[in-house]
Amino acid sequence: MKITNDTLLRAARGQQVEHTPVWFMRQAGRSQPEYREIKKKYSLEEITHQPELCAYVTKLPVDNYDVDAAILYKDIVTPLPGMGVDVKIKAGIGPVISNPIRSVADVEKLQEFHPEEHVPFVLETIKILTKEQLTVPLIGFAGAPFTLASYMIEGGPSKSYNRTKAFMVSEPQAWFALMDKLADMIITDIKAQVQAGASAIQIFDSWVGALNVEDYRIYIKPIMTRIFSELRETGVPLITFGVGASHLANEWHDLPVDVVGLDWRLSIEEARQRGITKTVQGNLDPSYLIGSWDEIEKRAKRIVEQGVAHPGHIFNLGHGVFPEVDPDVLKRLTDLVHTYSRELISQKSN
Ligand SMILES: Cc1c2[nH]c(c1CCC(=O)O)Cc1[nH]c(c(CCC(=O)O)c1C)Cc1[nH]c(c(CCC(=O)O)c1C)Cc1[nH]c(c(C)c1CCC(=O)O)C2
Repeated sequence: MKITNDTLLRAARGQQVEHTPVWFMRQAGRSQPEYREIKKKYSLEEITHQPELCAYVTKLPVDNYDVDAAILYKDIVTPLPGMGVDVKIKAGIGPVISNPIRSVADVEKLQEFHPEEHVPFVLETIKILTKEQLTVPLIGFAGAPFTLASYMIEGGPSKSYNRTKAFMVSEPQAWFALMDKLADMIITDIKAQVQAGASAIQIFDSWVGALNVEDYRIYIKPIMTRIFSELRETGVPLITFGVGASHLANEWHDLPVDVVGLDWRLSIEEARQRGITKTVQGNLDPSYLIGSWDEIEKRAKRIVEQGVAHPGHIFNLGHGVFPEVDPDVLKRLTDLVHTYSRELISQKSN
């Protein structure tokens, strides 16, 4: 279907909009009663393998909250089985990998990823959504090499990333080989998602904030530069994101991306002062969503005000919606951002 609401795409490119576009990370998830019903019967993997059902889950937040974009329901680890990684998503834990990477030989064993062969169900879901159902952009996505490598090396979620960082500095050759293989996968995966119909891309480097700036420049920036440079060819807006990574915001700004994602630790105003001139995405602390509406309203308004002060803001949370959040709050918040930003933008143009 034709995209009739392209505010997200225009905001990503720093163009004029009538209202600040809104979407929420993890909007298609456990805060929704309809989703929880489906989860009683099917796992995340089972949902993603059924394109009609997966499209329904992806579209739910657009129908229920009136957000300005859908994000494909799948996970950052969805492509990994195609590379020979044995991964299962465990409830309440996250991705768990039974054959973690511990050596150069383990990196060499990783297989080449082919989207049409390994994730045809993902491409089919995208086609159903974009050809038949959505009038807002569909955001395709992938995990970034560091964040994926952290699961592949630790064998599961981690708080410290000790093994990952030790491997990175002690086995640089194996590390860079791993980064290259993951980058190949990410680039082919994203190109296939765009070909199928995704019209914006977010690369989740959720855990890269664990690195200092110097290590980021040595071990990560070159591969991120390659990934985004190659993805530039798709012509769709490119968004980067990570948690606790404010110290890397300027490094991200250097990358060939359109949008710099901010969690809640750095305000939009501060980011602008630090020379972030590109579109920013964020950045309400999701914790507030289970607090009082007055505080949510006050803080969301402040973010909208900072966002309209300079062209290019996509409203989002600093990280994902968590299961305890009331869906009515997300609807109310979406309406608030739309209404308040419309008011501020029309005042500005008068
Ligand atoms: C690090 C990461 C993962 N997955 C993802 C990231 C990057 C974003 C971030 O920083 O949170 C990305 C992701 N995972 C999921 C989406 C779907 C789209 C959306 O955002 O609405 C997206 C964009 C579905 C999911 N992925 C997962 C769920 C929850 C489990 C479920 O409903 O079965 C969902 C809806 C599982 C998962 N998968 C992962 C974790 C940490 C978890 C959570 C474990 C838990 O809390 O149960 C890995």
